[in-house]
Amino acid sequence: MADSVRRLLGKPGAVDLRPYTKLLESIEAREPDLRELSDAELTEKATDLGNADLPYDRHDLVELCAVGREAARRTLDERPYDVQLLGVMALLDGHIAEMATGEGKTLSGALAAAGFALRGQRAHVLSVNDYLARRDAEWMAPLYDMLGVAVSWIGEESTREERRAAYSADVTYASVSELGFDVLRDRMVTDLDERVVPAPDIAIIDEADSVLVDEARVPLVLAGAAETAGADAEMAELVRRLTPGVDYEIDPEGRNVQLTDAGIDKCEQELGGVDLYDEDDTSVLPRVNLALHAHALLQRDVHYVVRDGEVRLINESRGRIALLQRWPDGLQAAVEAKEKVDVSDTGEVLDSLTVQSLVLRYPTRCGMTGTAMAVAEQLREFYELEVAVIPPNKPCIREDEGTRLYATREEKEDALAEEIAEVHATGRPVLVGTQDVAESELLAKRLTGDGLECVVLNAKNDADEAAVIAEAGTYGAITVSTQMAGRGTDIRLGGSDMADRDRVVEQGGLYVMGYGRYPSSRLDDQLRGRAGRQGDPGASVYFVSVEDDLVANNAPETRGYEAQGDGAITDDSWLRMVDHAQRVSEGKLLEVHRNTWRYNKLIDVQRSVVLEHREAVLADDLGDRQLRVDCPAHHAELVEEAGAEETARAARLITLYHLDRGWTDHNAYLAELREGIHLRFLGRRDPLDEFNADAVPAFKGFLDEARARAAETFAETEVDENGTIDVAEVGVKRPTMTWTYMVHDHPFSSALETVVGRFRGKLAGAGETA
Ligand SMILES: Nc1ncnc2c1ncn2[C@@H]1O[C@H](COP(=O)(O)OP(=O)(O)OP(=O)(O)O)[C@@H](O)[C@H]1O
Repeated sequence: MADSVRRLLGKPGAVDLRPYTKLLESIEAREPDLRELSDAELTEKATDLGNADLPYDRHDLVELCAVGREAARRTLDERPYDVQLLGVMALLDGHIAEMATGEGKTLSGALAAAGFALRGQRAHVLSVNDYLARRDAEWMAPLYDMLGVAVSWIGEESTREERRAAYSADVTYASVSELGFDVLRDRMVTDLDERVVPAPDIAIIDEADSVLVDEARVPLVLAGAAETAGADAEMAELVRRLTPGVDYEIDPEGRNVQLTDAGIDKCEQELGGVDLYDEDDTSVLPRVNLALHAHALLQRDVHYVVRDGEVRLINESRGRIALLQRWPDGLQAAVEAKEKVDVSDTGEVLDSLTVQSLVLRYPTRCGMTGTAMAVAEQLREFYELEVAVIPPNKPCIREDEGTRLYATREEKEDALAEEIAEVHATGRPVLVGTQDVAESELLAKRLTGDGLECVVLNAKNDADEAAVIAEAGTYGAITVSTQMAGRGTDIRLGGSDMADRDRVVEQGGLYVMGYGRYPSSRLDDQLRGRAGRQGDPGASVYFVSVEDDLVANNAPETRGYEAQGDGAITDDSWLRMVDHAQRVSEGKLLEVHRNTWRYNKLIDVQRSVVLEHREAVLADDLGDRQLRVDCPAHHAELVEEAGAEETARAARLITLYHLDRGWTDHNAYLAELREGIHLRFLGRRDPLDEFNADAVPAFKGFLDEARARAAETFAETEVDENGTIDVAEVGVKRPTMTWTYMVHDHPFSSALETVVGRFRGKLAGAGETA
């Protein structure tokens, strides 16, 4: 057994790898025999493994890994390392395999997917973007082919037909969002044959922590016919004239903004003497608040960029443009008004699905990532997943230096720029990770000003991004990138062709510098992990200042340090404070996740009631049977005139229409309820209890109501001269499923909390005068 395997067997809290490591010798022992086989014989060996059900017993697991290894060697010219096979076995057992950057997760994932597929389970490999889905499917295709497993992929451009074909393969690669949108569209079909996504079996999630934790809260939305909400230019102008600190105050975390009394007076005056808190006209205050949020809390080039006349959001966890995302409701339009760009179309939300619910549909889920242990608790709590820590193939020799702390941002930047210049002078490649796009642009400008040429990575498309990041290990390269840009791409020392590898190795390999620590240690580790792949030399260091948001917002104390002449703070207790601040920030993120989860849980329960009913209408003619009971005479008449089949078709369409219509309306109600629920803080009641207290009765009778409406509509139907029943005549028009987008996580606790603060003030005032 390799030393590296022995080293990490007993990581506390992680899956015990011993049952897997015990098999490694047997797997290796199969190799000489398998090498003798022809390609066709090897395929046959793989196919033979399909003669039993999951899970694999020890004998078959050995065979699968041995055959998979030999097939990978022949087709990809890569013989899977022992540790990669440990990853395969962990995945087959439904775990998250933690494997460091560059350890070859793609291959482990593919062998596991093939293992599931050979046993008749359809595997969906979920990537973070379309580019990776296609790249990985095409890259692994020869391997799948030799194992007798059909593989396919889906991208944004794929047509419905292509999607259906792709999903019918044994293994399908897709981005989380494309899969989610397909599931949403499938929920609206009126005929079983229109569906594209088969029943879920296995989800293998790449970059699992990013998808399951960072993106879990993001709802994917399917919206109908477009309607344009007007731009609120008036309010955008109004808030532009307000003075921060005088007319409004921002809370220390930058998540909330509140008008002061002076601000209220100013707004009321400028709006021609309105009363913002007029109980008879509550329409103005939310408009002011939305505009104020957009103005004061959302910063251009930090939260969004303006490109080609459009506001494009920046995905915080990936630090790149999130093409498909938008803010909830009016906030998007408010930012567009602020930036004076055209207000984009929105549409009626037909249904939505969080990434978390999407993944939980799969009876078996597993995945791989470089950083899972730090969120092991969340993976267990939300997904019932355990983490298997797979040791690296070659020990990691990257040198991770301690954090360098400075008093001010300026001093931090000076120190970083100086370090970059010094390191660059030796030819050693440098990769700098920034917190946001604005930071990376500012830093790049500064470096260029200092005569240092650098490549800035942000806002490009995934493929370009991958190509650029692949060169970050080139001799003399300086690459400035936001956190996740180019994730999933290998950084080889000496450039993608490794031409200059020796020279770069001599200088110590890739040097990763963080321009500030991230809101979670996991994100720090991801950036560090870009250096030191497969036993390469490398180093990492983080530059932090007391003024950084992470420290300023989360540290208990930010004064009283002793700084040296260049602003450096070397006192240990201050350095520990940075770790502390990061832990506080992690705790807050977890709380947000938990909260969203609780809200969504109830919505999911209600949704599943509707979906189950819908299924019975689609597959089992439930609508027809109900309408036969509810409108017996009319039903009989229609059968007489148009035939039973046509009547059943009309009954199905009408029933589905009212179910879907009802769900869309209920969804809108829940969204509104959830926003408004924060007002209940007034009564110091738990908002979640309040939400449930309203949402549960609101759903009561949902199915009966839909059924009653269907009966009303059905009663009006007529048979036309062609002998068909035109349901459009009675108002049954399917919404166009025009829009798909992801709602960006609400950047603030609630837009309405601002209102709450004000109401509280008013009530207190009222109490005093009473
Ligand atoms: N067994 C192997 N033998 C030789 N090369 C391998 C082997 N497995 C993987 N590789 C190579 O290692 C590189 C990294 O593989 P891969 O991109 O799958 O890593 P990863 O773990 O997904 O990294 P990242 O975290 O950056 O996504 C690729 O160039 C791949 O071809």
